[in-house]
Amino acid sequence: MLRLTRSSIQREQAAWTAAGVELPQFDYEQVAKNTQQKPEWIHFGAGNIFRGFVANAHQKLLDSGKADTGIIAAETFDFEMIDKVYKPYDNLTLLVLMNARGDFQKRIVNSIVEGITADKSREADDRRLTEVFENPSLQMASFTITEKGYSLTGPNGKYLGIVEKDIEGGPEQPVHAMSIVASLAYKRYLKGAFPMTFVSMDNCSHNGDKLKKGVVTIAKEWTARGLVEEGFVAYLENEQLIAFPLSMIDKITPRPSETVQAALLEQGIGGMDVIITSKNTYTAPFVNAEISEYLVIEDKFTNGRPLLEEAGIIFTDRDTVNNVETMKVTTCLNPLHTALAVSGCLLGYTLIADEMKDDTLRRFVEMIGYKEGLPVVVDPGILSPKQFLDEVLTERFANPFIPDTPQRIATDTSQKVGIRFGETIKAYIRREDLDPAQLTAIPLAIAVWCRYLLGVNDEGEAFTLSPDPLLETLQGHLQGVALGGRNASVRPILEDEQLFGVPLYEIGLGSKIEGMFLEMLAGPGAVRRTLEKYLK
Ligand SMILES: NC(=O)c1ccc[n+]([C@@H]2O[C@H](COP(=O)([O-])OP(=O)(O)OC[C@H]3O[C@@H](n4cnc5c(N)ncnc54)[C@H](O)[C@@H]3O)[C@@H](O)[C@H]2O)c1
Ligand SMILES: O=P(O)(O)OC[C@@H](O)[C@@H](O)[C@H](O)[C@H](O)CO
Repeated sequence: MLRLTRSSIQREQAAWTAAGVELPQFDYEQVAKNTQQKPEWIHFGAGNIFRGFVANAHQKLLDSGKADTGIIAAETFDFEMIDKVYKPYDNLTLLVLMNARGDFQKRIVNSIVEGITADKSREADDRRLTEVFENPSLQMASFTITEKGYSLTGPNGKYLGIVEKDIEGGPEQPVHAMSIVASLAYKRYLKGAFPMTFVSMDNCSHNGDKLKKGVVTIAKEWTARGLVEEGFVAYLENEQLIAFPLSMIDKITPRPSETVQAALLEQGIGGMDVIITSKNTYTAPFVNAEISEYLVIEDKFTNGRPLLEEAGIIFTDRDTVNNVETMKVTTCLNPLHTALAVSGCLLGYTLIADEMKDDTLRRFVEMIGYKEGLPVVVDPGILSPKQFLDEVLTERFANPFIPDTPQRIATDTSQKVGIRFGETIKAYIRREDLDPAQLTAIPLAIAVWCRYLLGVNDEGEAFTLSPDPLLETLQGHLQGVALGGRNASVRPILEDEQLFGVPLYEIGLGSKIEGMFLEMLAGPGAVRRTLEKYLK
């Protein structure tokens, strides 16, 4: 039985190849040594999309001799990932890509040469992080830390408790991702104010701006308390030195699936256990993903960058990235995903591809995409929105071999509704020829999310909601609301402009959503009936 370790891929090359696994082609020892001496790329958020897409792209450069240093993966949040899926497997990942015929393309990704935590109690890790940021060679820090990783404030608009502590404590003992990054940037500033670029690759609208705001806010609070030198904020805001480009990343990378693990075992590859960490990260030595992938990055790097265009990544101007990201995150992919996620959880689905076989749900996402989204989308020029949407609906979501679940996508929905639905609603408000009150499928998706928050499925049975940082607050608003109830109001949720980014009641959507929500509350089967009614 093959086991994923560096010594195995060196000693048992023939067996790995016979098992259909493509092996790395570069001189690992040399690359690791180069990275130790002149680190160029650190990535925060050592999760599945990073390993399955970003690290694989970099491996293509290493394999073809177009890069000579690897990536350093860093965790600010879930240290167990480093301990359980990085260290024991020598930072290797078995990437499993699946096409619509169910064939596996298997590849070992070896471009991550270090896995470290930002845990202050681990001295070696702490020293290494400092050393990396103090080195002029560092070109970029990239991020896939989820949308909530950037938030400094809670639902009341005030700083989160850990952020308050970080602000008072200064750059020495930071805990929140934004404070950790600010503290490392401060070390770089003190060492010589060297240039570098911070690239967010999360699904947030204007992700680079969000990252910049998070880091600069912390820096300003420290400055106000005299905890850092005056010049630090100016350093972060000097665009010749520090850049925060926008990006759009796209590759459906589900949680590792036990079906894939079992298939690997049949192919002679063992030790592939799926791990759920105590922070609820789903991880494994392997990553399963679809083949399609798009990464578009604003070409604004102040200290050089890897030649990732040679690995299919598109570098372009800010407006184009903005348009392509708006197209994907707010219109042609992620809103459809969220609608399928919350309705799938209510209707008992555990696979996105199965939902696409459900006529009502398929109509639901077609209506959000083609009828309500496409009219306001700006064509980014490098990808056709209509073609992109066609591919999403007919090929990508429908691929039965992609083990993607509504439960994964429903995670953190409170952090995403404003971007995934609010942006399109804003476009309807801006356009004189359109009226947001005429929308149907988008308000219906919001109503379904509110109904989802009750934690009772369409058969009337309790189910476990996916994690969400605002779950307690949101469910608090729904206390006393039950299936069969008549006067239940979701108003406190719908009028929270922080959530949706738009005043739903003022634009004629609040009451409409309340009505849909009430219809779905009528009793068992009411969710499906309501969906069918509005999606005829
Ligand atoms: N999986 C996909 O299909 C996909 C596709 C495109 C973009 N993305 C973006 O990447 C993000 C991560 O996806 P993934 O599949 O790697 O998920 P994952 O669960 O495998 O990894 C999540 C990563 O984020 C870190 N994290 C979670 N909460 C954090 C917090 N509060 N502060 C700092 N770090 C935190 C975790 O420790 C982990 O490293 C998504 O939220 C999305 O923005 C994902
Ligand atoms: O990763 P999130 O939480 O922003 O959203 C869940 C999915 O919609 C998302 O991961 C998609 O699979 C991805 O955006 C496809 O590129």
